Amino acid sequence: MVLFEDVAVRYGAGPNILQNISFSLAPGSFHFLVGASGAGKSSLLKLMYLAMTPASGLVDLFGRNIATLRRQDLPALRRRIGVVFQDFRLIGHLSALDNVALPLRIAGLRESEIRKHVTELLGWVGLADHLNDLPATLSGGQQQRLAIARAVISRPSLLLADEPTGNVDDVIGVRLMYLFEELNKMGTTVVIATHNDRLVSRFTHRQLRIENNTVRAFDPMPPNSSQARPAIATAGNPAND
Ligand SMILES: Nc1ncnc2c1ncn2[C@@H]1O[C@H](COP(=O)(O)OP(=O)(O)OP(=O)(O)O)[C@@H](O)[C@H]1O
Repeated sequence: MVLFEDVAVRYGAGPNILQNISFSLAPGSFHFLVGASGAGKSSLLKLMYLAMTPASGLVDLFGRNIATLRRQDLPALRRRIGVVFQDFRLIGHLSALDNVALPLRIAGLRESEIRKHVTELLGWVGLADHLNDLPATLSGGQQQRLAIARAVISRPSLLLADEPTGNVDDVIGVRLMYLFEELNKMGTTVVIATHNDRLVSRFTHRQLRIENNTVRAFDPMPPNSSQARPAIATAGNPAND
């Protein structure tokens, strides 16, 4: 599903912000991406949602080397990836319902089906009373939940979320995690970038940790231990999707 081999990342002519990155994410896996502020979590996600190419090394998504993709291949690949951006990127002139409906409209679903799915999901994330509201009239936490609903509505193969619980309290944070887990049970590969150690420690998902400008995969913290165990070899089996 996702394969990194000896990848380095930099912006323009600057130094490498990440290097020697090798890991793979098996289809259907669930990982937290953790690391200090500025460590490179958002940058790593950018490679996975095709907003950046590596300075060197191989990034392979769904069996395709992202450095050699043709422009016309991008839309189809991007449709398989749901992204929750740190700054939400909601469409300001569309209502909550229309923001979430957009991916389904692009996919050509019937309007009655779209309404049913979108209304149900917005109810689930606690926005049932805000279907017709514009994003600017919603609180930060409500906008975040709207961004999550938009990212998951079309059941992407790969869901990438950048600090998706950054603007909500712990109760809603855990509820959103359950939503990601439900999606994961239906087959979506999930990567959640977060600073929230409390949230991470409540779940037993594997971790990709950014430290010293590189990424290592760890198994979840075992009970009765203060240290997570390094994973053996990689973060999953090599991509077969
Ligand atoms: N567009 C850019 N141009 C130049 N440098 C950048 C750019 N975006 C990020 N960086 C640099 O890359 C490094 C990693 O940034 P990144 O946003 O990926 O970290 P992060 O772990 O997601 O941080 P945070 O948790 O604070 O969001 C930082 O040193 C940052 O200054």
